[in-house]
Amino acid sequence: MPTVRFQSGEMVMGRWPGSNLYYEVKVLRFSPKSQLYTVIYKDGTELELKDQDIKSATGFRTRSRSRSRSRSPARRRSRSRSPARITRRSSSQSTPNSRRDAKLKDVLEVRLKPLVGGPANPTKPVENNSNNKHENKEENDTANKVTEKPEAKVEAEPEMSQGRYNLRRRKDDGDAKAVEVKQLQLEEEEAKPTTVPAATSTTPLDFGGRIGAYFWLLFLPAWVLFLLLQVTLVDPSLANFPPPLPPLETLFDGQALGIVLLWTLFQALLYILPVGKVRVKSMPLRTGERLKYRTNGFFAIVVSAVAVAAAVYQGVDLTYIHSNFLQLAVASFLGSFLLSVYLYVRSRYVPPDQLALGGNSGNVVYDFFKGHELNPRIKNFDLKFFCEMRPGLIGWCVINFAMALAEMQEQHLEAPSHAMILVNLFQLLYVVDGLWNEEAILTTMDLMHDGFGFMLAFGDLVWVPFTYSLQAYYLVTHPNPLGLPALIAIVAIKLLGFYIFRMSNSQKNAFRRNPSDPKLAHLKTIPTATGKSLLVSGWWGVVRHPNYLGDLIMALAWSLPCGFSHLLPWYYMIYFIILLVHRNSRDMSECRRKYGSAWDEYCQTVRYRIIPGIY
Ligand SMILES: NC(=O)C1=CN([C@@H]2O[C@H](COP(=O)(O)OP(=O)(O)OC[C@H]3O[C@@H](n4cnc5c(N)ncnc54)[C@H](OP(=O)(O)O)[C@@H]3O)[C@@H](O)[C@H]2O)C=CC1
Ligand SMILES: CC(C)CCC[C@@H](C)[C@H]1CC=C2C3=C(CC[C@@]21C)[C@@]1(C)CC[C@H](O)C(C)(C)[C@@H]1CC3
Repeated sequence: MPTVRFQSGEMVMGRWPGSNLYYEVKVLRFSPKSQLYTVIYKDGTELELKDQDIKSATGFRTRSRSRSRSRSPARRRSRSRSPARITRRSSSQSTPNSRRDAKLKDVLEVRLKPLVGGPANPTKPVENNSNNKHENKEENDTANKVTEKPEAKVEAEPEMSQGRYNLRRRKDDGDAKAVEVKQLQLEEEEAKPTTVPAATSTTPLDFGGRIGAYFWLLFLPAWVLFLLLQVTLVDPSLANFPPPLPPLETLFDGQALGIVLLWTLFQALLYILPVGKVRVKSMPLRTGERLKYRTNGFFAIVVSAVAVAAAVYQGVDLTYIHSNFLQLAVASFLGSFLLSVYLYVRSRYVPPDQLALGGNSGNVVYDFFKGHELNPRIKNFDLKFFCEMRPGLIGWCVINFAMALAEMQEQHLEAPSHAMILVNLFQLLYVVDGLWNEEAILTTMDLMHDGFGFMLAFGDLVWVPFTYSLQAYYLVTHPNPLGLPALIAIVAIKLLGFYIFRMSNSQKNAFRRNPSDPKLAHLKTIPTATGKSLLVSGWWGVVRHPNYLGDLIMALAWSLPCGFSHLLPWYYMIYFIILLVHRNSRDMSECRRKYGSAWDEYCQTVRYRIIPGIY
C-alpha cells in the first residue's frame, strides 16, 4: 500500500508538465483512488501530479546544490551568462559559427513572475538569493546529457540565442523575489519522457460534460439528417420541422456502403504508398516523443482527381452521389460509429502516456464521444491523421464536383453556373492548400491534444464531406445568377481570407518548426517556462487567432455565391463561428495550462481573440 508522502498545505517542488523544471507548489489534496496529488502553482495553475514528479522542498534544494557543484564545464560556462547577454545577441550580429557555438553553450534562462503570496498561495518565494539564483530547481541531468547532443539542442534553443526576447517577461519586484529557472528543453530529438501529466478522471470535462456527450451523440447525426433532408426541399427552412422523412429502410443501401468502403480503402492505399515527403516528425508530444508521418496528401488528391476523371470518362455517373446522398451519409455514419467503437475499446488497453488529457471521465458515453487515445496507430498507420486529411476532405471535393454535374443535368446547362464554379474552386483551393501544407496539421489542437473518438471520427468522415458540401448541393436546385461586380467582390473576399489564413498559419508553423528561422528574426516573442515562446508581433500580434479570422472570411465567400434567399447555405458560416469561438476558448484554457502567466501576458498584449477591435 503506497504511503502518502505529502500532506495538504505542504509546500513542495512540483515538476512542470513536459519539462524538467521544478517549481514550488502547494499540495492541495491527494486522491487515494488515482494516486495523484493535486497541486497549485504560484500562478494559480492547478495540476495533478504523480508522486515521482514531486520532491520535498528541503531535499530538493540540497540535491540541487550538490548537483550544481558537479556540473560539466559547459554547464559552468553557461551559468556565467546573464539573461541580458542573451537578449543582446541577434541573428544579424552573429556569424553562423558563433551562433552555432552559442547554441551549443547557452542555457535558456527564463525570468518568471515574482512569486506572490496570496490567499490560495500564501507562500514565500523559493530561491531569493541572487548568489544562487542560477542553481535552483533543475532537478535532473537531462541538460548535461543533451549538451552533448548538438543536433537536438540546435532545434530547441535558437529562440533565445537569437536574442528575440524583445518583449521580456515582467521585471521582478526586486531581486529578493526573483526566481530564475534554467531550462534546457533539449530533449526534442530522441529523449524519452521523464514525466507525463497524468490524464486523470478529474480533467475538466468539455462539451457539456457527461450529459452533453449524450446530447451531442444523438444531436449531431440527427442534425446532419435534418440538413440533408432540408437541402432537397424547394423552400428549405428551419420552420419545416420535422422535414418529410423517407422510409427508414431506404436509408441503408448496400451499394452506398460498398462505395464508401472502397473509397476509404483507396485513400488508405494512397496514404501508405511511399510517395511524397516520406517522413515528417510531429512536434514533441507531452511525452517528449515525436511521431513520424507520411505527408503525401497532395499526391493523394491528384491521384484521386485523375481516378475520378477517368471514371467519368468511362461513363460512371457521378450524379449518383447527388441522388443517393442520404444513403452515402448513412453508410459513412455507420463506418464512423464502428471506428469509434474500435477506438474506444483500444483506448482502454494503451499505456497512460499515450492518452489525451480529456476523454477519461470514466463515463463510457463521454469517453466514447470525446476520444481518449491521442494518436491511435496500427503499426505506422495513423488513424487520426488519415481520417482528418484524406477520405472526408478529398471526398468533399468529389461531392462538390458531382453536384456541379448534377446541376448541369438538373438545370439543362452546358456548363456549371458561376456560383457553382466559385463554390467548387474556393473549397477545392481550401482542401488542396490543406493537403499541400499537410505538415501544418501536426501543430493543430486536434493532432496535438485531442483524443480520437466519435466526435472527430464523425466530424472527419460524415460532418466534413456531407455538410461542408451543402452549398454545392443547394445550388443544384436553387440557381443564383451572379453579375460581374458580385463575382469580383466575392473572389476578392475569398483571396483576402485565404491570404490571412495562409500567412498566419505558415508564420506560426514556421516558428514552431524552427524558432531561429532568420525570416522570423524581426518578430517579438514572449518566453514561457516550457522553453517554447509565443509570437507577440506579426500576424499573432494582431489577434490571438488570425488564422480563424482568415478562415471565417473565406467561409463568407463560400456562402455569398448562394445568395440570400435561404438560411441553409449560410449554415456553414454560422456553425463555423460557433465552432471557432468554442475552439478558441478550449485553446485558451489549454495554453493557460501550458504557459501559465506567460499566456496571461500574451493576452494582455494581444487583446482581441479573432476580430481586431471587436472580439
Ligand atoms: N474548416 C474547419 O472546419 C476547421 C478549420 N480549422 C482551421 O484549422 C487551423 C488550425 O486550427 P487550431 O488547431 O484550432 O488552432 P491553431 O492552429 O491556431 O493552434 C493553436 C495553437 O497555436 C499555438 N499558439 C497560439 N498562440 C500562439 C502564439 N502567439 N505564438 C505561437 N504559437 C501560438 C498554441 O500551441 P503550441 O504553443 O503548443 O504550439 C495553440 O495551442 C486554423 O487555421 C483553423 O482556422 C479549425 C477547425 C475547423
Ligand atoms: C462534429 C463536430 C461538431 C465538429 C467536428 C470538427 C471537425 C469537423 C473539424 C475539427 C478540425 C478540423 C480541421 C479541418 C477539417 C474540419 C475538422 C476536422 C481541416 C482539415 C480542413 C482543411 C484545413 O486546411 C485544415 C487547416 C487542414 C483543417 C484542420 C482542422
